[in-house]
Amino acid sequence: MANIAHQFMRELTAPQAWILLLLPLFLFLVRYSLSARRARKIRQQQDDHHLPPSPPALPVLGHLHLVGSLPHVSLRNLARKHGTDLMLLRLGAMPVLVASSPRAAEAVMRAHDHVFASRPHSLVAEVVLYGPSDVGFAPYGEYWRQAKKLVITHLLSVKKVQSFRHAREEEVGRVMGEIGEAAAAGVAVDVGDLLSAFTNDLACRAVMGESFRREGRNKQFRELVADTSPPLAGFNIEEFFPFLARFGVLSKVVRAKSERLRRRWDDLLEPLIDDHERQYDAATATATESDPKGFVDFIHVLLSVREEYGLTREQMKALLLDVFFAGIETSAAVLEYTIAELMRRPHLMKKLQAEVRSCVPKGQEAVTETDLAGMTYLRAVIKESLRLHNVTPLVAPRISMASCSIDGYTVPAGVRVLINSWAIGRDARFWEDDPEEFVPERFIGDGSAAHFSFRGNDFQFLPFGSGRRMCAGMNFAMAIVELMLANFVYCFDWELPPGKERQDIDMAGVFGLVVNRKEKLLLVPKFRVC
Ligand code: HEM
Repeated sequence: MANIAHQFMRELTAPQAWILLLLPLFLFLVRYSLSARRARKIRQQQDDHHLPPSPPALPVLGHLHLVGSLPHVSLRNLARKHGTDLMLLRLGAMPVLVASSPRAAEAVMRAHDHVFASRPHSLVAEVVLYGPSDVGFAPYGEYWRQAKKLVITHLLSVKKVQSFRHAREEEVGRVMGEIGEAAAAGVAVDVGDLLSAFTNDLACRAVMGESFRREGRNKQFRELVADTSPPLAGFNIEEFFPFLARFGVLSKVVRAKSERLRRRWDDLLEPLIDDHERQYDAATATATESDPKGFVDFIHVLLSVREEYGLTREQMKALLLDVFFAGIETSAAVLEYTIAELMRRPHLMKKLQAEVRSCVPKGQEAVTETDLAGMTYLRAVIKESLRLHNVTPLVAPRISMASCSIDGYTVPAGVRVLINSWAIGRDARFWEDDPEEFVPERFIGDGSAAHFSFRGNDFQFLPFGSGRRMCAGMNFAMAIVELMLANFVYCFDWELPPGKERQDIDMAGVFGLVVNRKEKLLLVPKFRVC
């Protein structure tokens, strides 16, 4: 490569070589002067239109250098430093509004929900999610409205989630069996791995009726989710500098990488849809009024409503992908954070075990969904975990579709909006009793947050977002998390591996579509003494 460059340079005349060497500098200066002009324009607009406050920025980069590897943490620190709950930043060329208080969140997600109900464009989502034609990334409009209605009605409503009870209990039972083998052998289990395999198997069962564990297909799904999530999470260079993407090279690289991912998804999904289509056609040919051949998995459901909703094959695939991206890592990460907190605080683990074990009839091997009804402390533990370790800390980005006014400031159209719900959940102005501590008691009895729900009406507590774009899978997720946590603490007692102390458990996370714990959680299961 170096030789080719050398030869190429030798073949140029001296002035040509100079022009070539100076070209990047020239492009940079042009870009710099345009950015400086834009920065002056923003300052001017700030004076004229009373834009939200903005900390000092660098040329070209704007505030990009202030965003670290954990954006929710750096944005919280920045808001604190400048004493403002509504900040207008410039990340490269992209204007970003950051809301860091319940009041600002309410303005975005309730008062002006209609203005902020769309998602910003992402090249990766455009390619991987066919348009995007899923629910999570689709721009606001009729397609999104119909797609969300379809997904909720046929997969995620309370009734549908209840009908999935048998699969949940069966999969939890299988995981307990696996843990039992480790307990018998006296070895540690990798809790994160176990949980993400479990939520992945459930997603596979919901989507295609089987986990395909034996064929190893569930592993392929997990690997593919793990490879696709980071680029889908945003904070990518082409989003900050759209002019670089327009020059071609960067956009080609991102597009090519995304197309490779989409092809891998196609290879997995296409044969599954084909199989289902064959079964569906055969079954509908023999269906009668008394035996309508009700189908239970999501691919069958999509096949049965494709004409009613006018769905293309690509749109069907995009809707299936939502279950994988939204449903696997989120619930597994919530469970892992919760278990890690309980291991750090043995008195809370004991209190939870006492509740769960007292609610299950004597001699019963596992917790069923019927037993969950009386477990108020279990629900408080999960809520506290969702507050302190919000696994979607910046909710999911929105974009302003028109100009509007918040708290007397003008928010122009086309501004990306981040709600720092992680920061809000840890802010001492809105939470009593040491908000950095894990205290489930705040959510029960006469605790300060006893009346808070996560259904999007309490803007201090937004683990599932709020408003029109609120999470569609909340019921699905909570059913999984509650049943798994209850069984985890019911069936076994847990110890740390030799040499590990509870104060050594590191709660640090890695940012992505979902924030996951960085450190592996290895725990040794012990059969409980009745
Ligand atoms: C504990 C687990 C989960 C958490 C913490 C969570 C959190 C979130 C959050 C914060 C949003 C963005 C909401 C907003 O913009 O206001 C969201 C959107 C969404 N979630 Fe979840 N989620 C979870 C599980 C699930 C599951 C299991 C599914 C489906 C199987 C799901 C499906 C969706 C969909 C489709 C959207 C997009 C909604 C839209 O844009 O209209 N989620 N979720």
